[in-house]
Order: sequence, then C-alpha cells, then structure tokens
Amino acid sequence: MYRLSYFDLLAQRIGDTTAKARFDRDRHDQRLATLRLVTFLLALFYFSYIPVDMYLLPDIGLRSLLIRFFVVGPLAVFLLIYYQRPVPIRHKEFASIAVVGIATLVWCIVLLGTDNPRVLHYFYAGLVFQLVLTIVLAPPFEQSVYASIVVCLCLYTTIWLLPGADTEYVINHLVVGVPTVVLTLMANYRFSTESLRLYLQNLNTDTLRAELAERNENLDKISHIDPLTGLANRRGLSRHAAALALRRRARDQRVALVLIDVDHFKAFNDTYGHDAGDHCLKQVAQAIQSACGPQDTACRYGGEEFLVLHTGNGLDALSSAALGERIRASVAALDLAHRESEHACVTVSVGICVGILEHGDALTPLILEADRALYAAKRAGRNRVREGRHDASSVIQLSLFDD
Ligand SMILES: Nc1nc2c(ncn2[C@@H]2O[C@H](COP(=O)(O)OP(=O)(O)OP(=O)(O)O)[C@@H](O)[C@H]2O)c(=O)[nH]1
Repeated sequence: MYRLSYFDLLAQRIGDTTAKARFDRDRHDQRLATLRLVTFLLALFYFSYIPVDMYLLPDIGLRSLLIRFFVVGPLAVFLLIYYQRPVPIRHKEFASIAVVGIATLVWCIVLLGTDNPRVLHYFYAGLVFQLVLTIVLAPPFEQSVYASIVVCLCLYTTIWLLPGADTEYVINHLVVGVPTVVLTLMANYRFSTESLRLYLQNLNTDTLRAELAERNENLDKISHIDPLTGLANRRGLSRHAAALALRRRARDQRVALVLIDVDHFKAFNDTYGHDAGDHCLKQVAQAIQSACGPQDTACRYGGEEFLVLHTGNGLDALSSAALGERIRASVAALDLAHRESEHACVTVSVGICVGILEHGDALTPLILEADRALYAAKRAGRNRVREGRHDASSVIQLSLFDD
C-alpha cells in the first residue's frame, strides 16, 4: 500500500521509541506556547465576528452573540485549561482542532437561522476555518485531513440548506473551496514533513556529534596509554606534568623523577624469547605501579625504561630515594628468573632527580639528570638506586641503598 513519506518518517525507530513519540516529546514546550498564543488570537477573532453578524444579518445577531458566548467561549477556556494537563502534545493539538470544528458547526447553525440573502456572500468566510485548521494551527497532517473533512461536511451541508443557494452558488463556492482545501492541506503536509525531517536531521547530527566526542575521548585515552603495560606513555606523562605544573604554580613545585631501566633486558629477550620479554615488562610495570603512591604517575618511557613522576607534600631527597628503593625491591621481589644476570633474577636500576617543575617542558632537564643517575646505578653494578640533583652539575651518589 502506498504510504506518504511523512508516515514512514514517523514510524522510524529511535532506540526504544519511535520518531513520532520522540518528536512529540521534544517539541512539546515550544509547540504548546504557540498553541496558547494562536488559541487566544483565534478566540479574539471569533468574537470580533459578532458585530459583523449584527451588521450583516441583524435578525440572527442576538443568537450569534449567545451561542458564541455560551458555547464557543467556554470551550476556548476549557481548551486553555486542557493545555496545562500532562498529556502528549498531539492530544492538545487534536483538542484545539476539535474546538475549531465545533466553532465551525456553531457558526453554520447560527447562519442557518437567517432568511437574509446577504448570508450567501458572507458564507465564503467559512473557508477561513479551513485555513485555521491546516495552516494557522498547523497540526500533524493526519489531524488536518480529518478536520478538513469535518469542515467541508459542515460547510457544504449548510450550503445545501441555505435559502437561495442554487447550483450556480454551489459551483462558485466549490471553485474557491476545493483549491483552498487541497492547497492548504498540501501546505500542511509540507510543513509537517519538513519540521519532522529537520528534527530527525538535527537528532542525527547530535547523535553523530556525541559518538564523535566519545570516539575522540577514547582515542585521546589510547594515545596517552602504553598498550602493553597499561601505564601512561610519554605523551600521557607530559600532559600530566603540564597539568600538574599549572595546578602547583603558586605552591611547592618540587617533584622527583624516578627513571627505571630493566637490567640486561636484551639478554633476557635473547634467552627467553620476545613474548616472555613482553610478559616480563608487564609484570615489572605492575610492580612499579604497586610501589607508587596515589600522588605518583608511572609511565612506560620507552622500551624497557619506566619513569615515575613523584609529587606530594614534604617531598625531599629522602622520600624520593625511598620510593626508588621500593620500586627496586618490588621488582626484585617478583623473582623472575634471569640466568644471564649477576643477580639471577630480573632487576631494575633506578636513577632519581629532584627538581622544580615550572612548566610541562621543564621535565626534560630533570629527566636528563635522572638518566645520568640511572647510568651511575648501572655502572655501580645494577639493581640499585642513585640520585642526581637538578641544580647540581654532578650526580650525587647515595650510599643509602647500595648492596
Ligand atoms: N620483549 C620486548 N623487548 C623490548 C621491548 N622494547 C625494547 N625491548 C628490548 O629491550 C632491550 C634493551 O636492551 P639494551 O638497551 O641493550 O639494554 P639492556 O640489555 O637492558 O642492558 P642494560 O640496560 O645495560 O642493563 C632490547 O633488546 C630491545 O629489543 C618490548 O616492548 N618488548
């Protein structure tokens, strides 16, 4: 069966609801404001016809006044009250066109009471109801169709009974009436379709925008995380350092960088294979993470190198050296066999540097210094911690954690 595209659009499913239900829900408030205003203006118009009736058709003037005031007036008030109810906007639209339909009927009944031949000229005004039901109130298309049928039935049944309405009059009326009905319905269809299409398009754009934002967020996360170990990567660390530098600008900006390198890792790979090497790196990463405090950020700096940004109140050479030692000990405690190492298990060497973090980029000189300390640890026999000082040119050897 042929269906108008408007109905296909309405029937579309959006998640667990339909386009129709969602469209009605989302347009409710704005539409209600328009309905209230239009209802008020139409009531004013309708009552302003009383003097016209009295002037053109004085014999039914009083009847017109009474019926308008005691039938249509209360209905208009009822409508404005009904608008307050928590019912779907489609029901409110239907109520509004129902009242206009009744107003049409009432108007026809009033005019049937006159013998005045002027009524024939005046009766063309009946087509205004058609304009109201399709274009002014602009209800959904299907409601406009039902309302148009009711209005046409009222108007043309009344014409049938109007004194002096001969075939010529009916033809003249139809010449104006038929195009009015068809064209206003077409306009309503176009309006209904366009507003729904626009709504769906906006909805689609919003959904795409939300999806894109979510994907960007995921991409952003992924691009800051090392896939093998799940720790932050260099980019993640830089971002964290930049944010930290901003937050701490006015306060203590001392930080410690703890650089960690797995000892004899090439030999580990060569002996146990690359997959075992990967597994080892994951375990080392976990051990490092578990040794860190909530204020510390651990990252995989590259290959078999890790870096911890140690922050916190009361940070000094001693507390950072203690962190370095915790890390060293927790990796050694894994007791991962490494027969090519002098320690017979996987160990790490650690270099530390304490310095001032003024901005995100200020990490580089600190890292260089920590690197120097790390190589001092390597030279001293690995599996140990050494500290360098950013403000000192030479590496300060700490004997604290030497074997
Ligand atoms: N399995 C594995 N190996 C890696 C990965 N990244 C780097 N490596 C290996 O790590 C090894 C690092 O070796 P080196 O830089 O010579 O250092 P080392 O053997 O640990 O020696 P020292 O640092 O002096 O104790 C290289 O063989 C790299 O191939 C990785 O993601 N997975």
